[in-house]
Amino acid sequence: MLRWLTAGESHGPALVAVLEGLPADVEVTTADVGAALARRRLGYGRGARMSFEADEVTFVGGIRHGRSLGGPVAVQIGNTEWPKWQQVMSADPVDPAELDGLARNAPLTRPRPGHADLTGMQKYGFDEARPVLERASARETAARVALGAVASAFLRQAYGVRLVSHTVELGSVAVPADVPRPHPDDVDTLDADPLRCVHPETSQAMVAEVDDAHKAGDTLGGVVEVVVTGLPPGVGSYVHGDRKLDARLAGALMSIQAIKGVEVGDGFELARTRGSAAQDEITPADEGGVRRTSGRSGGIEGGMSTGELLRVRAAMKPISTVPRALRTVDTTTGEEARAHHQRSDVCAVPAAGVVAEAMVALVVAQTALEKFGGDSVTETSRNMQSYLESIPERLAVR
Ligand SMILES: Cc1cc2nc3c(=O)[nH]c(=O)nc-3n(C[C@H](O)[C@H](O)[C@H](O)COP(=O)(O)O)c2cc1C
Ligand SMILES: C=C(O[C@@H]1CC(C(=O)O)=C[C@@H](OP(=O)(O)O)[C@H]1O)C(=O)O
Repeated sequence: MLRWLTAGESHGPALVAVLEGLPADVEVTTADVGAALARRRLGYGRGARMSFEADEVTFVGGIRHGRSLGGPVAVQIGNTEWPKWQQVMSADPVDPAELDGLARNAPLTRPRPGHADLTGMQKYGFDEARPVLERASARETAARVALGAVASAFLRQAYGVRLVSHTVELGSVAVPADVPRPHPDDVDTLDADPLRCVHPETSQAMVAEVDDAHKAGDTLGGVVEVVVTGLPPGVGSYVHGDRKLDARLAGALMSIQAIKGVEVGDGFELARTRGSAAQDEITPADEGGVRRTSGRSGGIEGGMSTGELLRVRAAMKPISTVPRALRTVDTTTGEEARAHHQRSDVCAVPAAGVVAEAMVALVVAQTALEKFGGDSVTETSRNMQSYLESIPERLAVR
């Protein structure tokens, strides 16, 4: 089973991530992971930290000469800000004299609404929010993206499966429904757009929306979509909830910081549609086999991939740390106060798209490996081919 885990704090020395269960012979390099991490830093509206911090990638296990070995893949992403935080975030006890008067070490006793701060303090028994926010921070998504890059390389090489994400809504601005969605081949064009939006006119309106929110001392959320091509039918299962591909995708997307809603295919819109217009009818394909007449289901029926384009969306709430600071309570006095604010992104929706793409890659790789098995890229690829060949010609998806 493909499993993953991350560790590390936002201002600690490094993040680490482990991917266990990856077959051997996946071609992947430090540069591939670095490129994925660079994509996560993109996007109009991100805060200052994106410009002064770099992601330093090192594989510390599981890869040799650019190929996976079959053992756990471990990757480390150094925080270049670490020298400034060495005392405050030291793993070993620090002489109190070294911390004395350090502004960075001032107790955070004005918990920020919309963050884990207050409930984290209650739950873990902390008297300030630093120990909470260090782990709750979306800095952790760098570790997910690193593993997602490995999972994407595996999916492409083993099964010919490819992914791309894009921004479909930002604040009140949305890509019109009739604009064709991007293909994974379009990734460079998308990444070059300030909002990772497929439609230049909409992108311009999104830039204006970010500028507007920035001027008003406010923040924005939005909606991202992940598109997956080439996934064969039958990945996932209808037999039990925890084997359903859509359930796994929803859980993985919802686990991203600030994601508040997930849609598969036309999602919530389907609930407003009559049944006769909400399904994807099945017709014989001219070249033999079958075809669906539309893609409303997002390529998943009964918890399984249908072999059509897979499509999921995730809604991100506006950035919680609002520059025009929100009301809170000072936890030392119980008195009304304004929430702690150092700096923040106006909007991180384009970055959230890259994180969503990584989570979808991990879940699809995990679920596909359950179906096809195998300890090497060649073996799992052969297993998939043999399964596809076993599907009768008249039932093959065209
Ligand atoms: C890529 C990304 C960047 C983020 N950047 C910030 C930020 O700069 N400031 C902030 O307050 N929240 C930021 N967030 C959101 C917080 O991490 C999130 O709102 C917080 O963890 C609470 O969300 P939750 O209730 O969904 O867990 C970011 C989220 C993502 C996915
Ligand atoms: C560091 C990253 O994002 C951070 C996510 C984040 C949050 O609260 O989630 C808050 C900000 O960090 P800080 O509080 O140090 O300014 C972002 O910069 C990153 O994405 O690499």
